Amino acid sequence: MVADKTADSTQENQTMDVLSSTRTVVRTALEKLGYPDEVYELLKEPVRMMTVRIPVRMDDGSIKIFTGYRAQHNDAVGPTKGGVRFHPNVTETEVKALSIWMSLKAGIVDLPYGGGKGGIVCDPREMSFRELEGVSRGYVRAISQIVGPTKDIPAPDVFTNSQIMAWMMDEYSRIDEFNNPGFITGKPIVLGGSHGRESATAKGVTICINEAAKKKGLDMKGARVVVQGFGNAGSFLSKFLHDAGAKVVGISDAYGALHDPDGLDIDYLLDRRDSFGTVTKLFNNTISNQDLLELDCDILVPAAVENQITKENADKIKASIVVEAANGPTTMEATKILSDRGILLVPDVLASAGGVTVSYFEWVQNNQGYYWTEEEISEKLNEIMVKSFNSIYNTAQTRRVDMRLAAYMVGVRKMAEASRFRGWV
Ligand SMILES: NC(=O)C1=CN([C@@H]2O[C@H](COP(=O)(O)OP(=O)(O)OC[C@H]3O[C@@H](n4cnc5c(N)ncnc54)[C@H](O)[C@@H]3O)[C@@H](O)[C@H]2O)C=CC1
Ligand SMILES: O=C(O)CCC(=O)C(=O)O
Repeated sequence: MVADKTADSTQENQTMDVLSSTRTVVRTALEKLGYPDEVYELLKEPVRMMTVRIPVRMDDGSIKIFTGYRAQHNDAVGPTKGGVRFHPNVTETEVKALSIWMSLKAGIVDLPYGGGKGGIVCDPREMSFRELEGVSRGYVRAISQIVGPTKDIPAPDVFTNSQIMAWMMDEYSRIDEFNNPGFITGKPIVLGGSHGRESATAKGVTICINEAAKKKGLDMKGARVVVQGFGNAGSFLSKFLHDAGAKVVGISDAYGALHDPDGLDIDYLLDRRDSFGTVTKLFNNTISNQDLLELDCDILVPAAVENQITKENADKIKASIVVEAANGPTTMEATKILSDRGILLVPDVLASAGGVTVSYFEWVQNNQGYYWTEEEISEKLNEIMVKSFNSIYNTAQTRRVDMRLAAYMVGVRKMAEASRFRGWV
């Protein structure tokens, strides 16, 4: 019991750190852009935060009450948008920080959205299909008043997928008495999903890696890459890089990591991974996630959870390029250490923005009722990501700031301007 409480408070402290360091960078970005204090006062918190209790009848006949959150950071630009995470460690503070990052992503890739994010405290790895459906539908019933295609549009995130989006869309359509595919993105293609959404986050990360490699003069053929996390983001990314001739020398999941300096057999690992991105349990010769991060490599991609690169291990990172596919994997102190060491850090709000970009394409297609091919999606995504990368890289160079601060400066401007024009600040 005591051990659980300690773990809970460590988790809460870490997520509090994530929120307070996000606020610090937002404040610095606004100061550098010359905005007055009240803009920061508005943007340091979501404009709306809902906590819900979701009763679900479990397979053993008992009723379990789950806690869920939905944060809407800023809706000056347009409806809020962002994923829903199912994870035992979800906290209110984490969801708030994630919603701020969504606003910044939307600003960076110039989408007509503000940021939102949701989470449910649960462990889908230990729930049946029927129980998961109950939680998904219950969550939508609980938040239905504040979400919708012109209010706030959910999407997948950690441990949620297209099946969960389908149940949520169906529940919302029943409440609304209207078939409403634009309520949510990341749906199966047959329900109005977009080609390319499933692999979009990884594709966006791949584009950023290629751009970063050009800046560093690194040839991607034979480049040694380590990827933490083998779920939606990490597994597609490993496949793209492997197929492009890079050598993926390390991957991991929540239970451990695999390392082979000659390159892992990515196709075999993809074939053996389960739907939660777990594969290392099949092997005996695993290493820890912490050891994985410190492996000798050219490019390191954290693609799992927050707070992985910290002041404790930032000095030991060997990669010359770190690209954050995950949200919040590097702490503020570690960002400084990596930048001071000359490591090119491509921050989460830029690197992982491919997912929300193709989600936007999905929403546009749902609204217009006309659907694009995978090639059209890929071309549009490529153009946006290359432009966004270079705009942030150039801001970092000309303003002499690190890539994270540059990304916040680019990302915060649109919502600050929209809030000002609306007369809010
Ligand atoms: N799915 C998407 O479209 C987007 C995802 N992201 C971010 O990418 C990251 C990964 O998300 P997904 O791939 O969608 O999730 P996922 O649920 O598909 O996969 C998560 C992976 O991380 C591993 N993992 C979980 N806890 C871990 C831990 N403590 N240490 C090491 N590995 C752990 C899991 O075993 C799994 O391999 C998250 O930070 C998410 O917010 C960002 C933008 C969009
Ligand atoms: O696809 C979306 O709308 C949101 C994706 C997301 O949650 C994220 O970028 O963290």
